[in-house]
Amino acid sequence: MAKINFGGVEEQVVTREEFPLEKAQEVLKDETVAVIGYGVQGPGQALNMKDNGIKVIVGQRQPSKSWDKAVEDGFIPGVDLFSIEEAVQKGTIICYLLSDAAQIAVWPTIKENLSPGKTLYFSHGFAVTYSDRTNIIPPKDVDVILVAPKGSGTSLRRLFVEGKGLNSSYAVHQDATGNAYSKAHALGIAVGSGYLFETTFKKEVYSDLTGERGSLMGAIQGLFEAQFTVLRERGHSPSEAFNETVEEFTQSLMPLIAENGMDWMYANCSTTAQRGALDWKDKFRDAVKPVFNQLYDSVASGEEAQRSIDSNSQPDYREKLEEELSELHNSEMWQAGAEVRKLRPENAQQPVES
Ligand SMILES: NC(=O)C1=CN([C@@H]2O[C@H](COP(=O)(O)OP(=O)(O)OC[C@H]3O[C@@H](n4cnc5c(N)ncnc54)[C@H](O)[C@@H]3O)[C@@H](O)[C@H]2O)C=CC1
Ligand SMILES: CC(=O)[C@](C)(O)C(=O)O
Ligand SMILES: [Mg+2]
Ligand SMILES: [Mg+2]
Repeated sequence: MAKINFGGVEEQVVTREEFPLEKAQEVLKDETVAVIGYGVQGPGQALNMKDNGIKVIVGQRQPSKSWDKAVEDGFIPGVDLFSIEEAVQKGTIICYLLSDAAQIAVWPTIKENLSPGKTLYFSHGFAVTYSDRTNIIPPKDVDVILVAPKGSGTSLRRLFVEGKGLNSSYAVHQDATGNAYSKAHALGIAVGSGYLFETTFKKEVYSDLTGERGSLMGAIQGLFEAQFTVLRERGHSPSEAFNETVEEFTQSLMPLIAENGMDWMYANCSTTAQRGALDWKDKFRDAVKPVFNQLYDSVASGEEAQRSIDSNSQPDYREKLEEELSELHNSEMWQAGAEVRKLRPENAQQPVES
């Protein structure tokens, strides 16, 4: 493993250099990887592994949109696409990629078909860490590992196709065979990760739930909404408010942060902007830090997990979710956004000849 100094703290990292794809293929050569669930992570991981020469089968309930998608993506019923039960029986490594709430409902079927020596793989520490709420307690005679791509399954696939790779964290919860670590490393590389950093199931789920509720998804929408609303209330047009809140961030400034860090983005802005950003960043940090602590406490107490289990186990959770998402979609800010996106030169319609 490579030792990397992350800002003063040394960590072990698995890179493609010391764990190349050929090594992953060698570790997995006698394995059949059963990807259970073909929602968002399922397709990304299954297709990347398949393209990387790993024997992959898919287990998915039928009829369902996800089953149809698996067929569209080239999986053939009875050949490499099966019911969940059959796929677990045929697989030696079971990638449990149902939604976290569905994992609870389907667990008895998985457990029944997990014979000794098999590997149970998760992409989230949720099921195992909150086992008092999920009742998912793997038998002692199987390996239990995690590879959690740090991003959407959609990006995992897109970046792989472009020859790039998302990073993933990995962890071993149970090493029954003595080979759990090499399987975790091999699967991490096989699903298309750029590199792997080590974690535990608990650390993965605590940081992941904090991140998605916080700066990655929840906090960012809250922040955008607050600024957009203030600009609108102070008489700015929707296009100006949207451009100054979201479009400039995603199109101009965020790519610069991604490329070379915040200081470099600041360095490429005006001295006026730099002065203001440096003065105001601490005020914003101090305002939201208590909220982040509240969030972390709610994650650590299991409250967030319980809320997610309760709401996502409802039979009509999809309909309710669609309602909430369409509220966002129809808000003035994101309606303005839809128009702004259309006006990007690369999206602009060719002028119609008169
Ligand atoms: N969505 C993402 O990109 C990411 C997801 N993860 C983790 O990966 C795992 C899978 O997540 P997603 O791909 O988002 O799942 P998802 O919400 O897309 O669902 C996957 C599949 O579960 C099936 N399903 C739902 N309810 C079912 C039930 N009662 N019985 C049988 N099948 C059922 C659906 O048909 C669907 O194909 C989760 O542990 C999640 O936390 C981790 C990183 C990112
Ligand atoms: C994409 C990802 O890693 C998230 C946001 O944590 C998730 O979808 O659960
Ligand atoms: Mg998550
Ligand atoms: Mg995540």
